[in-house]
Amino acid sequence: MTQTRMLIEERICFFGAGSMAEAVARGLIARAVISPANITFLNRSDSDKLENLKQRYGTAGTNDPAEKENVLRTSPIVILAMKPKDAAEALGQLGEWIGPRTLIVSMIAGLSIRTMRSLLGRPEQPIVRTMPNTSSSIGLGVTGLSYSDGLSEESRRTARLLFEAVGTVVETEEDKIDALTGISGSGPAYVYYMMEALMEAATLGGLTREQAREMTVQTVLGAAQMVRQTGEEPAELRRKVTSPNGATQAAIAKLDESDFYGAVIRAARRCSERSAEMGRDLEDQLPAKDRD
Ligand SMILES: NC(=O)C1=CN([C@@H]2O[C@H](COP(=O)(O)OP(=O)(O)OC[C@H]3O[C@@H](n4cnc5c(N)ncnc54)[C@H](OP(=O)(O)O)[C@@H]3O)[C@@H](O)[C@H]2O)C=CC1
Ligand SMILES: O=C(O)[C@@H]1CCC=N1
Repeated sequence: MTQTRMLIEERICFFGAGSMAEAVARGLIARAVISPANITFLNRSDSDKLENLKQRYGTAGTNDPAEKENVLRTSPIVILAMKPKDAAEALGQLGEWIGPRTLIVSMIAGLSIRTMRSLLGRPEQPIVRTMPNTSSSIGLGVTGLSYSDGLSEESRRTARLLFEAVGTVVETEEDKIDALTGISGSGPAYVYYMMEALMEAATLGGLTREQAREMTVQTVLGAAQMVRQTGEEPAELRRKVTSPNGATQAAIAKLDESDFYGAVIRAARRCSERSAEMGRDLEDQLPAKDRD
């Protein structure tokens, strides 16, 4: 039997096996970027989750400390996918096991490349800092990528392949990643919040839950596609919905009473700040000499 050649032939491991790790792995497998046999999930204790991933995707997984160490020592690519609060301890251990050429790809909000290198105790480690979002699980994610100094073109290509498999990619300087987190990293949650409110309004207006859901989904989908396909600005498309002195204008006036526009901007900004705060909390765990 001939083997299909994959875009990435190296083994990768997800250090953390939660929702973001699964979202990205699912996309990689669906797009045949990497064989499931080359993917290993590592977590702390949730054996059921590892078994579930194995059943659904055919991936390997372990939470046994000795096996985890072995996987981390031998994986050329390690994707960090634990929560920020768990990162300091995990990176401290990881630094003892990886080699100088192991490519570290972090999905951890707030954690800077500089802090990662210090936590690893490896000031030259090749690192890609990313900020994906959960829509990656259906191939419609958007991921911000920034690279450690001097990262090879081969490693950059690997990072692009990993995340282009699950959506679009935005390469940017590291100092923009917190801002990007406030837009695309957390953005799906703001859209879902708006959808929750629209669905509630629909049921209050007498529509069934099913009708409310379908109308809301199709409205959001249609509006996003209109922006993409027409190339028109959202403000111009909004103007076309808004008849003078009509119903939409009355609705927008209500949103303006609550400063909806300003609230969204403040929310995105606060998200970025919180991301940076989480990064500083991690930096504070470093010895004083390694802090900024
Ligand atoms: N959710 C989102 O929308 C996004 C999340 N992110 C980032 O992705 C990261 C993961 O988030 P998410 O997937 O939601 O988190 P989850 O809580 O779903 O998953 C975290 C995983 O990390 C594992 N873990 C924690 N500590 C260790 C350790 N020492 N060794 C091995 N595994 C460990 C947990 O294992 P166990 O269950 O066994 O304890 C669990 O599998 C975060 O840093 C977040 O900032 C980035 C973009 C978007
Ligand atoms: O809420 C969080 O911290 C992460 C970062 C982006 C989305 N979820």
